[in-house]
Amino acid sequence: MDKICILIDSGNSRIKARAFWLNHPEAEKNLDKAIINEITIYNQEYAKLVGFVERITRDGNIAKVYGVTVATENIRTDLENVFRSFDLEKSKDFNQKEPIVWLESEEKAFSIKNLYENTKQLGVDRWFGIIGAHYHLTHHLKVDSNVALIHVSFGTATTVDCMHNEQLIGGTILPGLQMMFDSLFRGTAHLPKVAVSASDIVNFPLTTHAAIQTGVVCAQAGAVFRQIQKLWFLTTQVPYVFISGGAKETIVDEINSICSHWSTAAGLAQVECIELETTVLDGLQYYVSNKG
Ligand SMILES: Nc1ncnc2c1ncn2[C@@H]1O[C@H](COP(=O)(O)OP(=O)(O)OP(=O)(O)O)[C@@H](O)[C@H]1O
Ligand SMILES: CC(C)(CO)[C@@H](O)C(=O)NCCC(=O)O
Repeated sequence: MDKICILIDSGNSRIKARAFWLNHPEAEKNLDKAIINEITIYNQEYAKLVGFVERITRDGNIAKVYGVTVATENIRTDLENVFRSFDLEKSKDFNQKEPIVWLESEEKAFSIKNLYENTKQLGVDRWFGIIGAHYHLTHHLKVDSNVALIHVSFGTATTVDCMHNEQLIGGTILPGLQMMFDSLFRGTAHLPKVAVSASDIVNFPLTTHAAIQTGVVCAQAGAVFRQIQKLWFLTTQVPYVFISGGAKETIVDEINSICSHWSTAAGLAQVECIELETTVLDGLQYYVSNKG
């Protein structure tokens, strides 16, 4: 039976899992071709993960389970228990001692270097996110691997990570979209609780709802634009911008709008913003497929 690898990306709000064929002939270069299935669940929806793994075991034998987590120790243990319940170690194909091999940020993966002062302090989702974005740059866009790129994740927190010459040169962390809305509601007497609504994003807001929606979206987009500008000043290249995370839909238009105003005013090439669904899983799959 063919061998399967399961990948886990455990974030602060959600868990994403993917199964792929380990020995697919094109597994190293074209990740999509080897993917069997994937699932996104909220933390604690473990029954759905159990169902996903059960369905996968009908297709082949699970040989590896790799994961990254930035969530709590409890969630990490719960996830390990989910995989322990399948008795995977009884199969001769399963060649790891732990139910999940948790990966960490490293100083180097392939030709990509991590310049964070303390390597392991860099969120492991950010590390595999940048590896995933670099995979898309070189394998899908087929662009020179040294060009400037940014990976943005609009998750529970927002992160904006910059890369040049295959080096992760640094990045920023800010509260995510929902966290910004929640903090305004919690920290003031008169501001309402708002839910995301794209139609409230206008140039000059004249209602409280629109003022909050627009303010928060501009803060998110502005944080991304500032890193685009800085990377351009450093490298004189207009960077490729890869955007992922649950809140991206709401913010991407504002980023495109700022970038287009800037490119036109400064006479620069347009910034290319590329939306990706599961950059961390892509980075993980590329890593596992190519590192063996
Ligand atoms: N359909 C949606 N429309 C708008 N915003 C959304 C949507 N779904 C999720 N979000 C927002 O996306 C953010 C969470 O994104 P996501 O679910 O990708 O988080 P996560 O992957 O668990 O994050 P992290 O990896 O940072 O822990 C929150 O701000 C949430 O409000
Ligand atoms: C910033 C988050 C929360 C984004 O998911 C995560 O990557 C994390 O917990 N990072 C650790 C701190 C750091 O990356 O410097």
